[in-house]
Amino acid sequence: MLQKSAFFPGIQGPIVTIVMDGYGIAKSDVGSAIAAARKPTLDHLFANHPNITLRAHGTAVGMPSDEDMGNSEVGHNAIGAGQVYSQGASLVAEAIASGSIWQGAAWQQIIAGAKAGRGVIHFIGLFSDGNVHSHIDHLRAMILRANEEGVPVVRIHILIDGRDVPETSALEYVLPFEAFLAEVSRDGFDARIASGGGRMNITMDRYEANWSMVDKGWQTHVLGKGEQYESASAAVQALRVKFPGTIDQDLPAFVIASDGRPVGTIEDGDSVVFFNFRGDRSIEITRAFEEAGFDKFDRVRMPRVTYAGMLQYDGDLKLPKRFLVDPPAILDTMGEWFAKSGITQFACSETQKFGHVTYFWNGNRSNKFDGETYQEVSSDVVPFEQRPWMKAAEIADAMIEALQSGQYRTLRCNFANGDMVGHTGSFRAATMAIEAVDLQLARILPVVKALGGVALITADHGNADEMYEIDKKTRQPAQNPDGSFKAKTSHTLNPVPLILYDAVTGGKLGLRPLPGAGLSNIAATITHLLGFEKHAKWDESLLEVRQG
Ligand SMILES: O=C(O)[C@@H](CO)OP(=O)(O)O
Ligand SMILES: [Mn+2]
Ligand SMILES: [Mn+2]
Repeated sequence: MLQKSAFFPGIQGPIVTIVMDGYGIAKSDVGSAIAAARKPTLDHLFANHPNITLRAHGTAVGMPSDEDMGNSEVGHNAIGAGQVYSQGASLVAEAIASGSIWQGAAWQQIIAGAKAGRGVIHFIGLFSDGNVHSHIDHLRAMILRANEEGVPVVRIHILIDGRDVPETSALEYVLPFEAFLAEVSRDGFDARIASGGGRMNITMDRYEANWSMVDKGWQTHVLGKGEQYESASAAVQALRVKFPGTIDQDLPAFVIASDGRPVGTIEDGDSVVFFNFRGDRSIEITRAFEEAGFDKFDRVRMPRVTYAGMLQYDGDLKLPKRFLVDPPAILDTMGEWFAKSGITQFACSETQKFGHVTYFWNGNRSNKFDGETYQEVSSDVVPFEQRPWMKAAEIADAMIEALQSGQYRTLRCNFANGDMVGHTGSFRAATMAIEAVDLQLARILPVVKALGGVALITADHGNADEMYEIDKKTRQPAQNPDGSFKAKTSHTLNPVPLILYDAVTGGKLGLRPLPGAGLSNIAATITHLLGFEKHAKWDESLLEVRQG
């Protein structure tokens, strides 16, 4: 049990946490869809309620360096755990630097499995240096090591990014990598890219939003079915011409073939490494490789392979069984300790972010704690720039109903809009995304007030706050040769807001701007509002209570 707070008796009504995914505080209004949006509710909150900024990127959320932007996994982990753990990106880089990854049983089984079979290791994963789901340097290190350990054939299946890196940067990764593979492919070693496609088109679905993406990925990587090209760079170039305006993340699937035969189908006896360290978008393809009674699509054939993930992606489901690096052991989360203290919890989002407020929030665990209720609103499967409002209204409906039920002491939700629409690179749609969230805040907050509760409004990282690539020299939006602005589809390095919506104490509550405060300070702040002391391991509360 958490101890009752001697410092503050707690708010009588519900304590609500609202995460506006992808809402950062930009240094300048140039290129900010947030600055351009009409958002009277948020403007009023910033002007009239206590608010501070929180760090949401780099080491403040367990990334290797402060050059690393934040993301949903590390952001929600930090919020939910109240502590900062070294995250997958850091843990894998360290395991490679120290060589401990090669000593692990999983890597040795990958090598031994391949050698006992046809001598082939396949690497599948997100092909960039975005460091959100993966890093190309990790892939490079594994290929070199496989060669050193005498595995003769390596095949790489690339998921083209353009979402954590510039939107049409694929060739900046593919061309040097093809040169690298050509250079190492000698003395009987043969390493080639075998298939690929845009990450939002194949393989990397999440939260079961659209299994057909994984089906397409399976056909491409495993069965070698699809449009054939002679190399990945040829494929990207041809697809750019064939589908003008299509950004990298949406590129169609392609198969690399020689004399009409795919160069790297996945067969019995091969080893397969899924080299993403982040879990949400790795779970479905992992299930397709590991699950005996799998029924989400017709696999046609299921090769008997030695399969490993870069990390374990789900600690409750033990997915995958074999993994190269231990994931962060995220313990003593807010969800767990609230459950132990009899505090009822409600969590809601739409499919695209549902796992963010449940699985990531609870330290990458998919099982509920006692007293938790989850509600998922089904996301549409559409390009989100066409529907920037997404399911914000339905999430607000669910939150209002849950609030009015009186069953929950604390509630949380995530609005996907700023992030999912921000990732499309459409400035106009992103302003509407922010406006949609603003409109729903205007519905939820009066209900919180009427019930005598308070709300914390925050975000997990930036995105819609910078919709154009900024030219480093001029500090103005960078332009394409045709004069249009270069869209920026990735997250940002900006801090995020923490607003305390308190319309019930007559202004007694404030937020203290603790130097270096970040997302991991939110858990203790919520706990204080509930009238409890934080867990000893959690970072400090930011709540200020004025006496009198
Ligand atoms: O879409 C995703 O997978 C990431 C970006 O790679 O975004 P977020 O961290 O906000 O989920
Ligand atoms: Mn996010
Ligand atoms: Mn995102």
